[in-house]
Amino acid sequence: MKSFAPRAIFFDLDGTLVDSVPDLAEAVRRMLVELGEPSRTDAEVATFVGKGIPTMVERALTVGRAPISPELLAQAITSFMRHYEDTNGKLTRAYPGVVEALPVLRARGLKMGVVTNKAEAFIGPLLDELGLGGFFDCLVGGDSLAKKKPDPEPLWHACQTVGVSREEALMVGDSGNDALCARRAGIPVLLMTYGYNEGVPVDTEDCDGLLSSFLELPPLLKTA
Ligand SMILES: O=C(O)COP(=O)(O)O
Ligand SMILES: [Mg+2]
Repeated sequence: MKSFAPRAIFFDLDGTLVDSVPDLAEAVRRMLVELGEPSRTDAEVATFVGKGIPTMVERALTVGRAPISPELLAQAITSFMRHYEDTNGKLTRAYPGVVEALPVLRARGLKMGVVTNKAEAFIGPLLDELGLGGFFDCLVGGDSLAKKKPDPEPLWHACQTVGVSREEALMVGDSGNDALCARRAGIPVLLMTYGYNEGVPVDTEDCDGLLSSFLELPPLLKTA
């Protein structure tokens, strides 16, 4: 695989840094109970993650089921947000190698940021809960800007925030959504193979490399 010489690395959150489906799925199930709708498994919810919370909630209600009204969807999103505030961080864990690799990258002087489609309010508390809060120079959520991934805007915003050009950045994600965002932004992108990709095999995505562990990342980087 080719090597990279970034000054900043931007990480996707769900499916890349953390395995968050258990908490997302529990909040989805509590929302479904509240609305009197049939339940969903963790495996189903894993395929609904990636395009942000409103899309995940809509998929939980409608995939393989009848369409719903905009009013019911709005009610469901509000309900999910309330329940996720409670479940966020309870069962979510950093993937193997993340806790070890982040200090190594930090020690090399790299700027680091999180660019996720998760709503901004949930990012800081989750990272703090897992002891990862101190590593990041910027956090961009799915509702932080007018547009979310796969629009390039969140990555450009992150570059601006940490003071690097797009040529000096690298994206690390787990999905075609991340890859497309990075391609549109003009930023190279590596994808982790263990994450969530809306039910699509990740090795079919257009990216600059696939990694099966976070520990594979530091050796790929040429830094001063
Ligand atoms: O869809 C979401 O809410 C989260 O997605 P991401 O962290 O993988 O961008
Ligand atoms: Mg992801």
